[in-house]
Amino acid sequence: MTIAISASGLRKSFGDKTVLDGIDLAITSGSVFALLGPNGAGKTTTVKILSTLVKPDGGTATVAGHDLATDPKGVRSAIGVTGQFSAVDGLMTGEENLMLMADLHHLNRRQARRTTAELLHRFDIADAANKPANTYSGGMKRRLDLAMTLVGSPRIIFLDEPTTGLDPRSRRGMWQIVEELVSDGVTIFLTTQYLEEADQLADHIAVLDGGRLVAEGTSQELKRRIPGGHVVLHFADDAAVTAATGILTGAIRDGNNHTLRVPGDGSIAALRGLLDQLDAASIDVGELSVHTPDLDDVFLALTGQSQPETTR
Ligand SMILES: Nc1ncnc2c1ncn2[C@@H]1O[C@H](COP(=O)(O)OP(=O)(O)OP(=O)(O)O)[C@@H](O)[C@H]1O
Repeated sequence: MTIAISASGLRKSFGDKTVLDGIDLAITSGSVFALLGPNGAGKTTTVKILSTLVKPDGGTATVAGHDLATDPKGVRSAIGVTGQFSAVDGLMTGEENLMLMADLHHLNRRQARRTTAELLHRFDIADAANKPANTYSGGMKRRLDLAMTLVGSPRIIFLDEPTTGLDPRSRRGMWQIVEELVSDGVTIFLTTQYLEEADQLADHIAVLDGGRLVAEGTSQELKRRIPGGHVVLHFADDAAVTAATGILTGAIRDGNNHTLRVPGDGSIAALRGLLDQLDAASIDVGELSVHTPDLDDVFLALTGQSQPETTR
């Protein structure tokens, strides 16, 4: 396992407002990392620092093995950034935007044409290739933006709120593209206002609040951190449910279909304890499922807000 992005003690203030107050990161190559945080938490600032657009006031970071402070050029050559400040020129066609990008990456004419044609096809914008980009839908513009980033074949891509404002279908299309990139070994650093997006895509999630990372883990780990989880046990018959109700603390019958709900965090240790207790009493369980709170519950518990961002 190699580390694509690492950071230690990153700090940034604007005037007397501290935006980042010591951020540490270790993001594995080929994984999706999602940074969640309320409006104005500093997600974009973090992306800008790691992509060399803004200098941190303190701390160190390495991106694709290049030190941010001493080798910003090396960092820039390894990364792609798409996001809130799109590189798409609305007056140019999709094809022209991509050709311009190919020019910037010093591809020769033939390579540029081939890459542009491939990307237009792959991102489903070939039919509109000769139309000005400002006639594109929001989803098409995002896809073109990401396609332009891919011209340089970056191994690390920063996606700053890639699906904000997109309809569910376009959002899913974008998720599929991200999944394809990851299967090609690309590392994705994602900021998002959609918990569902982090849940769907991210291997590792960090929640930024008050200038610090207040929680980190997989989506399952984060969900287990807050109360509200329970385990559902399904038994073969009434006798088994009644017997289990008698021995499992806090167990509640769920309707009349031989099902019990038992409060618990769903961890391996808790499940083992539960099953051991049933085993000791010779009660067979038919089915077992773990129900964890969703990321929205986690976010509320951690930051006191029900959604990272609801308006822009
Ligand atoms: N160049 C700047 N000068 C002054 N303040 C800034 C500057 N850039 C960002 N800020 C402030 O820093 C804070 C963090 O901004 P940032 O854009 O990083 O947040 P964010 O988490 O990405 O939120 P959003 O999704 O709303 O952009 C905000 O309060 C913002 O007003």
